[in-house]
Parts: sequence; C-alpha cells; structure tokens
Amino acid sequence: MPPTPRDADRPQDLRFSRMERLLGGHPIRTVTVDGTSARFVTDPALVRRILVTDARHYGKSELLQKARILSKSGLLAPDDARHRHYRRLAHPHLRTTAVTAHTPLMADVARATAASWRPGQPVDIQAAMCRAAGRIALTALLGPTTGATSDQLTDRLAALSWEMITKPLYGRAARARRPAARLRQAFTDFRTPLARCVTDRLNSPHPTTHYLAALLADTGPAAGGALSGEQVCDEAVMMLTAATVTTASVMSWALYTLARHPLAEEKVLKDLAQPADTDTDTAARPGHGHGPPGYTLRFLMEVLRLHPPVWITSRRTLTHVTLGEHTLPAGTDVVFSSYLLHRHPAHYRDPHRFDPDRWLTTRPRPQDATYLPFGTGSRGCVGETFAWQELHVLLAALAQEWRLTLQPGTRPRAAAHTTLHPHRLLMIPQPR
Ligand code: HEM
Repeated sequence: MPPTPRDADRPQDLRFSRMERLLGGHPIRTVTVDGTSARFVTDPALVRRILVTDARHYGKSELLQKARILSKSGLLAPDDARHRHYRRLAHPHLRTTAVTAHTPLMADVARATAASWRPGQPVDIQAAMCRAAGRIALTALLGPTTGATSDQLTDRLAALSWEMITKPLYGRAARARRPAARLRQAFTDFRTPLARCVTDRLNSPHPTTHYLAALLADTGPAAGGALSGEQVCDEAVMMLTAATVTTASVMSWALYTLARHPLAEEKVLKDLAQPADTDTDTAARPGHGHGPPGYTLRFLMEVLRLHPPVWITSRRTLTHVTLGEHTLPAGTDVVFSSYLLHRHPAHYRDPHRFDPDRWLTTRPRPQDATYLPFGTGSRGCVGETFAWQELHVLLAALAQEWRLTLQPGTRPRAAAHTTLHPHRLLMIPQPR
C-alpha cells in the first residue's frame, strides 16, 4: 500500500517485509536502521550518483555491517587510495585471462559435486553450493593445497560462509549473542588453518602466481609495510567469503528456479547442449565475453534480478553532498536496495514475474542503475567476470547430469540475511 503523505515524513523502521512500501512517494526517505537514522534511496538516477558520478564523496558505511568481522585493511578499507591499491592487486587474478585459466578448475569442482549426489537422496542445495563455490575460490585464489589441508579449508570456508549467509544483517537478531558467537567461532576455525597455509607460502622457496602471492608481496618494508601477515590472512578471508556466499546463493536460486519452471529448464538444457553460442539476442553480455550462451545468460540474469544476493547496500557521505533535492551533511548513512530497484514496477513490467526474455534485444532496455546485481562504479564487484563463468560452469554440470525436484513438503522462502538466499532448500536429484 503506498504511504499516505503524513507517513512519508515519519522515519520508518527498515524491515525487509515492509520495504516495498518505501517505493511509493518521495525518492529519498528517512528510515531508521538499528536506531540510527539513514536515507533510503529508491530513484536509480540518484543511486547512480552515489555509486558512480559522486562516488568520491561516499565511503563505506558501517550501518549494515555491524555484524561483520571482516578485514578493514585492504579492499574494504574506508580510505580511497588504499582501496584502489588493493583493487589493482586483485584485478589481474579475476580478469578475463585469469578466468579462462580457472575454467578447468571450475569444471572439475562442478563434476565432482555432481558425482557426489545419489539418486533420490535429498541434497541441502545451499550447503552443497557453499562447498563447491568455496573450493573453487580457494584453489583459484590461493593456489593448490594438498588433500587433507584442501578438504579442511574447504569444509571450514563452507561452514563460515553458511554462518555469514544466515546471519541477520541488522535489527535485534543481528546483535543476538548466539549467532554472533557461532559466526566468530566459524571465523576462527577457518582462519587457523588458513594462517598456517599463508605461513607455509611465505617460507616456500617456490613462488606462485596466485592472488595470495600478490598479497604476500605487499607485506614487509619493501612494500612500505602495507599489510601485516595477519592482515594478509584477513584479506584472504574477505575475498574468499565474498566469492563464496554470493555465488552459493545465486546457484541455489538458479537450481530452484529450474525446478519451478520446466519450460525454462528445457530451454537451458537445449542451450547448454549446443557447442557454440548461436543465440546473440540477449540485450547485454555481462562478464566481458565470459559466461553462458544466449538463453542461459538471460535465465541467469533474470535469477539475479529477482534474487540479488547483495540485496541491500549502504554508503556514508564523506562531505556535505547534494542528492536530489536534499543536502546531506558529512557522516549521513544512505541505503538502497537492488532487490527493490529490480522489482520496481516503473522500471520492470510485471516485475515479480520470472521472464528471461525480458532481456532480449527486441525488448526495451531497462534504465541505467535499475539492474545492479554486481553493484557498479569503483566499489562494484571485482569478481563479476569470475562469477559469470563460475555460474555457467556449475549450472551446466549440475543441470545436465541431474533433474532436481523440491523435497515434498518443503516450501523454501526468501531469507533476507547477509545475502538473500532460499531458506532450507532441500532437493531430490534424479539422473537425466
Ligand atoms: C554471483 C556472484 C556475485 C555477486 C552477485 C556479487 C555481488 C557483489 C556486489 C553487489 C558488490 C558491491 C557491494 C557494494 O557496492 O558495496 C560486490 C563486491 C565485491 N565482490 Fe562480488 N559478487 C559475486 C561474486 C564475487 C566473486 C566470485 C568474487 C571474487 C572472486 C567477489 C568479490 C568481491 C569483492 C572483493 C567485493 C568488494 C569490492 C570493493 O569493495 O571494491 N564477488 N559483489
């Protein structure tokens, strides 16, 4: 229901279930998040100003990150120069050529995941996807580790990712002691073997070319003491969890969507069976040439539109800024939601309907900044190319081998925690 003019002036408590009410009325509304006042922005043109045009006036905000325990020294550093430096360090390991080199690894992990399922035995999809995405990220970014270490790191990264995914992002539940303690424990459990692995690499006479090596080269006096050994570890945890929690949530929604839409499933399978991408009708090809062919790309774009894992984002003004008709003092928190932008009826016709063909070139293109599953601008997703390829490879291996149906009696709902993920997604695999 659209708000009445009287409601429009009153700060509203930010709640996922009530967020759609914020779409009506003024494009910038005052909300409270955990008792802190913030501005909620629903106009994509203003979101673009925040993320791109005036990005230098906005820094990272702590508003939605109180529960986070990740590194603040590298990529997530509040200061711009430091952020740029660590982004440059990560970039060569995630750009197109690196992604091409990582594709056989992605395929191996995808095949091993498919081979681990048994006909008729329920699979906890989100947990399985955390494990697959975690193993890919670990091997691609840290380099190969030996059997036992690799399994331990994978298990613990998957466990940490699961704790992160299911941790409420704000509100009373986010401050509750038990989930916070579990998350901290999972963090320590993962960080301990990771720290050993980092020390081994530091002392190893054999240089590697992985992202971890780039971080390690940034320690010590020659690099101006940029990162301590501890911070290298924290930075690696940040990158690995950023790669795992997001991909696991999208893959879970993708498999769920295939089961719900048999026609789409049929088209995806037909598309994946073709040796080359013959369908060039999709409006934009993200991921710089990587990623799935025509219909499968549209399918995944639509999954990401309806279920963006990073469903809410915040920034803090660094100086006085003008945003629309508002002047915001330094230190103001601004919040926007890709989930809402993606379901705004002014930008998407029949916005809640699953329709991959809305991405055909023949359909009107959505306005700039109305589709932001990977964010945009200088702090947008550095792993986007990697992610598109990984989604494609995992989907191809799993969907071509198994037909998944929902376990009878389960009705997964969207849980809006750190990521937007399907709550309790149990599926039954049957061979194709
Ligand atoms: C489908 C999968 C993914 C989605 C939907 C996604 C989404 C996003 C979004 C929306 C942001 C921007 C957040 C903001 O503006 O505050 C972001 C940032 C980031 N992502 Fe991803 N991501 C995905 C996969 C990955 C992968 C595979 C990696 C690494 C291999 C990665 C690494 C990062 C990092 C390090 C940042 C922080 C960038 C910075 O602050 O400069 N992501 N991601």
